[in-house]
Amino acid sequence: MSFITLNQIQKSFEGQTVIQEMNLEIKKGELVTFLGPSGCGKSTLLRMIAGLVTPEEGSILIDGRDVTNVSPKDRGVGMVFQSYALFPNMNVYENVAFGLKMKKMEKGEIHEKVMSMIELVGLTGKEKAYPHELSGGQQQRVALARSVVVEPKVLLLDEPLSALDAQIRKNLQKLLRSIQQRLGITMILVTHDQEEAMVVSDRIVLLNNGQMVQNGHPHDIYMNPATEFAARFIGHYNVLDAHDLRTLFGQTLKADGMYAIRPEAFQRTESGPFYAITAVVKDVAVLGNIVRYSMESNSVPFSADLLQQRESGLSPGSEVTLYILKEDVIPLT
Ligand SMILES: Nc1ncnc2c1ncn2[C@@H]1O[C@H](COP(=O)(O)OP(=O)(O)OP(=O)(O)O)[C@@H](O)[C@H]1O
Repeated sequence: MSFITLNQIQKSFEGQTVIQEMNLEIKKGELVTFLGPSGCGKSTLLRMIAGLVTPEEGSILIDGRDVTNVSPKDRGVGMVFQSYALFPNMNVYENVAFGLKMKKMEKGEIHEKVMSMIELVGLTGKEKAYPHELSGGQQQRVALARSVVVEPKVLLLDEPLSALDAQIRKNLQKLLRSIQQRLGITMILVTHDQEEAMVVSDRIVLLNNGQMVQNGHPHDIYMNPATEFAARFIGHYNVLDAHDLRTLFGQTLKADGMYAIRPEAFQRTESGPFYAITAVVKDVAVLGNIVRYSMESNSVPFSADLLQQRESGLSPGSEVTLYILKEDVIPLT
């Protein structure tokens, strides 16, 4: 059953449509990510669910109640932003306790909840520290604890990790996901980082130009991008037209149109029903255990990811035969 429902939501700013006839259902306990390039409308969509922006058309339901005209504070929704927005004159304990005090909860109960929340975000021992004494990652842990401790029906997170260094971001992605799963909180996360979306989400809603391009499990979207935009945005696909493929494979494909091929779908050994390609290596980029080769075959450029091998024998100028399973050539709509 749907916990959050968006019904034909429409929004424009200064005559420009920013969100177009959006329909979406989110289940209780799901972590859904709004993913898309800058300006695609993901923050606006999130802010409409929070009640900070009013849609011109359509309705929003949370837990069976129409909240379209309900003020933000009465929606039972929590929010975490990119900037930590902690109270600078309160220490960690007081920041986390703030929402519970406002609810007039009994002191002993507040203490228990705050201490266990501080432990959950890994800040035990820092209760008395003030925000300016904490790193960016630690401050965002406090912001997360402060939003989660009041047990919102839904927690909305707008690029909460974007300001942090890569390694700290990865740690906080894991923390966010584990808190969400442990407490069963319904969360919606806005990000423009496809790797982040792949790692944390139950479901990705891919947006472009105010419209939903694709909606599905990260793995399904990755393996079966619906459109050229999805293929390019998720996972560095090669997007090629039927003419390019005829040139690459020396064979005619059934239908015209655009096709997507994952860089890691190329293999150096044959297996199953395959196409063979003879290509020349143009450039080599070592990405870690994977090496991304820029290749060209009869003037058609493409990239192929192969596992790092001690003796691959491949360098710029090398000629190589690659194989690709027929099922890995994905037609796009
Ligand atoms: N209050 C506003 N007034 C006028 N235009 C706005 C307002 N809020 C957003 N917009 C415009 O709406 C479009 C979508 O903005 P939005 O912030 O939702 O995009 P986004 O996908 O979250 O992008 P980003 O990742 O850059 O924040 C943009 O073109 C933006 O300039």
